[in-house]
Amino acid sequence: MAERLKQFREIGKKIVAVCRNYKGLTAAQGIPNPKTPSLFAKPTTAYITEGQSIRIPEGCNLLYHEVELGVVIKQKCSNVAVSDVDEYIGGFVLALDMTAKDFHNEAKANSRPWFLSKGFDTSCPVSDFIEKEKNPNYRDVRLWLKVDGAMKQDDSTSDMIFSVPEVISYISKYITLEEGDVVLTGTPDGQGPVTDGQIMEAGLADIVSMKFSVTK
Ligand SMILES: CC(=O)CC(=O)C(=O)O
Ligand SMILES: [Mg+2]
Repeated sequence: MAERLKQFREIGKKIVAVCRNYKGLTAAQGIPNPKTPSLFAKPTTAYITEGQSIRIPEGCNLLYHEVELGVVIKQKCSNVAVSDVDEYIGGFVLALDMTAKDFHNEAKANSRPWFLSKGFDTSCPVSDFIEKEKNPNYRDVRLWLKVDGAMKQDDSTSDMIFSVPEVISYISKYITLEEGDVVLTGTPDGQGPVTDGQIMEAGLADIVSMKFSVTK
């Protein structure tokens, strides 16, 4: 099973993402915590892996980094109870939810969908598949991201508003999750800009780290 899930980028059909899921982030932004998880999707064509670069999309002048814990779904499921979610977690990835923030701001200001701002090619850099057993404390694991060596995001998944099981249970009430799908669980406070030529390094405790460069 884990062998097949290592191919999550090929076998998974979708990336479902949660936004504003960290207490530190909502506090910093001065907004109330959401009552239910806020969801959006990214296409799987957004995936890249180490060795490939994040390309700033044409017309974007404000690209933001967001480091996130991704959960790889083990098997098809819907209407999963919070207490049963563990059975459907196949493993994890460390991910960046790259965001064309100016596209995003403009779409929001005009009440238009913001798919492009989150879904452009290269907007989802990911680590290799992380075996479930290698991340047993996923409810309280450190996530960090540096830009050109300076720490920008550094928090624990324990700061999530909705825990991983709560997020997956909620999504599965409305959207069938399938083998290899990835759930991005939101970014901690500290998201911010990156520009052409900068290098980001991100890590999940001492489990995995990865580096990505940004290019025009
Ligand atoms: C709208 C956002 O960029 C928020 C987001 O994706 C998050 O992780 O929070
Ligand atoms: Mg995000």
